[in-house]
Amino acid sequence: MAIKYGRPIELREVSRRDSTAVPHALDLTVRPRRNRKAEWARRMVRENVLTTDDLIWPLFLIDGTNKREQVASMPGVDRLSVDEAVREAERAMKLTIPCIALFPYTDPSLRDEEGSEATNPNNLVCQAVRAIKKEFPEIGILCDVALDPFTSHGHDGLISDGKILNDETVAVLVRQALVQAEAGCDIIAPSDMMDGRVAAIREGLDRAGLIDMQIMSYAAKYASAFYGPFRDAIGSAKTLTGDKRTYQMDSANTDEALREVELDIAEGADMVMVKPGMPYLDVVRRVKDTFAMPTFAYQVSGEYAMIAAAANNGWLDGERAMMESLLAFKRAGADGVLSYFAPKAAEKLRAQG
Ligand SMILES: NCC(=O)CCC(=O)O
Ligand SMILES: [Mg+2]
Repeated sequence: MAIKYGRPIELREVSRRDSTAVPHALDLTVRPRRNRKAEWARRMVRENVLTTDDLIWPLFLIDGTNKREQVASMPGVDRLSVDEAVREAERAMKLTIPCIALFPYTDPSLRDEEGSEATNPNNLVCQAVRAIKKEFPEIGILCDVALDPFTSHGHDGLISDGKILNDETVAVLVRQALVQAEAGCDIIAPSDMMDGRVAAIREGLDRAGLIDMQIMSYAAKYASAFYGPFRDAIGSAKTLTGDKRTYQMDSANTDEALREVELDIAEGADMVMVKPGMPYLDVVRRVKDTFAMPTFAYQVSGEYAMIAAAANNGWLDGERAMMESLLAFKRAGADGVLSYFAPKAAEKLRAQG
């Protein structure tokens, strides 16, 4: 065969009807454009679809009541007081978004070197989980496990002599996961990239009798410039010292992503994640093809900001770019996407029927 996909080139040799009826007509047997000639035809051959079931909506929390505060670098995204987060959870439910994710802006006065607020059973995240579950028990809630929203230095772990301590950090992460699980969240999502944390958290949950708690591990999380606006949203942008390259992955690597994912699955992860999203679609595809696990991608704050900013400048059709970017994750093999576009995309999907 001369070509791998489609009709073999040899078929060109079969006798063709006289095409002189149309001046300048090419002698083509195969015309891929036929399948694109109308919307109904395109729908018929469409290989991937995005639905509201594919969306996880990350929300930012802030102390107070009746409060919404714009995140400057993420147009259209607000930090929400707990009561406002409950309203948004209701909105998510009405939009049939299956799951929300919660991230706190921690007041600087509550941040310390050890990130101790992370293990406070009454911290902002735990308060929000309880309030949302009380009113809407049927929506899924994912809680991130990492210390960066709580540490004065903005790192995901404990530091000694400028080094991020792995095993000591894992012990704290287990306690953080437990307070969140006990508050009533459904999915624990370790995003810290410490080695061995999934096994330790799984063991901690099992010991506490929380055997049904799902773990979605940020298994392949890269040290990325695209997290900038998120750090602004949770208030760690100004305080972060140095970078996270001793624990988050080098963006040059993909084999390493497979090794990370394999470990997390062996340690008890139910679902795995690749992060960021769009610049790492090749990794999503490799992970899905290799492990056939529920695989998620995080379309991170910088990806959101790029599209939102270009749209606000009139440089892009924002809605089309949003939908195209989300569909790309499905095409790459993702089972779902964490995206700040989730409510907007869900509204559009529901309007389309
Ligand atoms: N652990 C969650 C994140 O780091 C989110 C990053 C982003 O949205 O940029
Ligand atoms: Mg790992």
